Amino acid sequence: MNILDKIVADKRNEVALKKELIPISQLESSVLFERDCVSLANKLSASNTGIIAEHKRRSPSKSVINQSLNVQDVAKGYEDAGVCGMSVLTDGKYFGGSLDDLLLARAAVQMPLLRKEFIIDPYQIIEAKAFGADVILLIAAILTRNEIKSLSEAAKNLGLDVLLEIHNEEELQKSIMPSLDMLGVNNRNLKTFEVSLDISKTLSEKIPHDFVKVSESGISAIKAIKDLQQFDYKGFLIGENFMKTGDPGASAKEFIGKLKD
Ligand SMILES: O=C(O)c1ccccc1NCC(=O)[C@H](O)[C@H](O)COP(=O)(O)O
Repeated sequence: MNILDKIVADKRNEVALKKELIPISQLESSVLFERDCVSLANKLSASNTGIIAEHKRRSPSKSVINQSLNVQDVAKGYEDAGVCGMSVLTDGKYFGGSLDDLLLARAAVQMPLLRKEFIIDPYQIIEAKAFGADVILLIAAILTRNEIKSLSEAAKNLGLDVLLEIHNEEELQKSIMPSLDMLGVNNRNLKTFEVSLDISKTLSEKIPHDFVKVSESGISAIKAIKDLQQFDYKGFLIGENFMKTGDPGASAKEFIGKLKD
């Protein structure tokens, strides 16, 4: 069993338990459930820098990255830096995140928030909305085409943007459908952890123009972004490069300043 299979197996158990403990009606009665979402796709389309900065305490590939920061400070720092949106990892077991992180970030900032999660069930989309997300992530490697369709349509019905993540052409071909807003190419193979920005470059021309293109993972250099912009990428998801510093907001601000030069 690879790491992705393990994460998904644990996630199925976690979601089944949560469904017993917290009914959908309770999630739907959250004040945030009525909130109008802010579109990350629109922000990226209008931006020259396109940074989506991630809150990431630890990961299966890197172990501990930074466990000592307050998520609200990180969110305010990122917003002040001028990022287009923030990705909040909500998986506990493998990334040290939680839905409370999402809720706390929501209380601190106005910018679009992506619930970064291994979504396999419509229940998690209702949770995302109830805890203040604007965007959900769907990972093609763990979903069938029918699942991508029903989950993305459920998200769109709640006003959420959908970022669909792929890592190869097969995942792209099975996923193309109108209920997606953004196509994200993960430069990290989630089964082996190998990272290559060439994956984004190779897949770029195969992604239809009507989707906002996002390059995810392994990005730490200004030059990498400038190169990827030549391949029509509008969004750049960066986690470790900011989170490994003592002040992720300041690090993002310096990075965006250099990108604008
Ligand atoms: O980051 C991991 O080790 C990982 C392992 C298994 C599944 C997902 C994983 N990461 C999720 C992400 O997509 C990244 O956190 C995100 O793209 C930011 O990546 P980075 O800038 O390299 O921290």
